Amino acid sequence: MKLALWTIGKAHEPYVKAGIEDFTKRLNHYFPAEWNIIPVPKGAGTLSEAELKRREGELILAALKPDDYLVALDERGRGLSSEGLAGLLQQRANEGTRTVVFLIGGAFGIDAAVLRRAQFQWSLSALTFPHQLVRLVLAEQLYRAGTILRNEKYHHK
Ligand SMILES: C[S@@+](CC[C@H](N)C(=O)[O-])C[C@H]1O[C@@H](n2cnc3c(N)ncnc32)[C@H](O)[C@@H]1O
Repeated sequence: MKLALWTIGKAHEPYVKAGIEDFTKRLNHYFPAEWNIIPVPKGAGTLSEAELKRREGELILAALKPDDYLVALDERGRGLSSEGLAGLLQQRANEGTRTVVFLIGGAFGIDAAVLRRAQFQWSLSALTFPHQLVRLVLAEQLYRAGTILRNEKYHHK
C-alpha cells in the first residue's frame, strides 16, 4: 500500500525541509511514500477566498483516483492517537487499499466538496497550524505509525 502526501502551496520551506526529508526517508522503510506539492492556482491573488478554495478543490478532485482512500487534514475533524493512526493504516492495508492520500489544505483550508469526498477528516489538534508545520508533523506521525505496526522501539507510550 502506498502513501501519497498531498499539499497545496510552495515547496517545503527550509525551516522544515530537512525534517520532512528525514522522516519521509524513514517512512519509506515501512510504506512507499511520496509528496505531491500542488501549486496554488494561477491568479490566486485576485480570487476570493471561496473561489480559490473551489479551484483548488477542482484540481484535487480531478487528480484523485476513484479507489484512493482520502484522509483530509482539517482542524475540525476527528482526533487520532498515534496508535489510532497505525490502526487506520493497518485497516486500509487489510482491506486492500492501494493508495491512501493524506491531504493538507492551502492558506484557507480544504474545499467542502473535497471534505465530502474524504473518507476521514483528521484533526491533529484544535489549534490551527501553518501547512508547512503540518507537513513535518504528518511525515513524523506516519513514520511513527510504521514503527508501531512493526513493534519497534521509537514510540513510547
Ligand atoms: C493554515 S491551515 C488553513 C486554516 C484555514 N483557516 C481552515 O479553516 O482550514 C492550512 C492547512 O493545514 C492543515 N492544518 C492546520 N492545522 C491543522 C490541525 N490542527 N489539524 C489538521 N490539519 C491542520 C489543514 O489541512 C489546513 O487546510
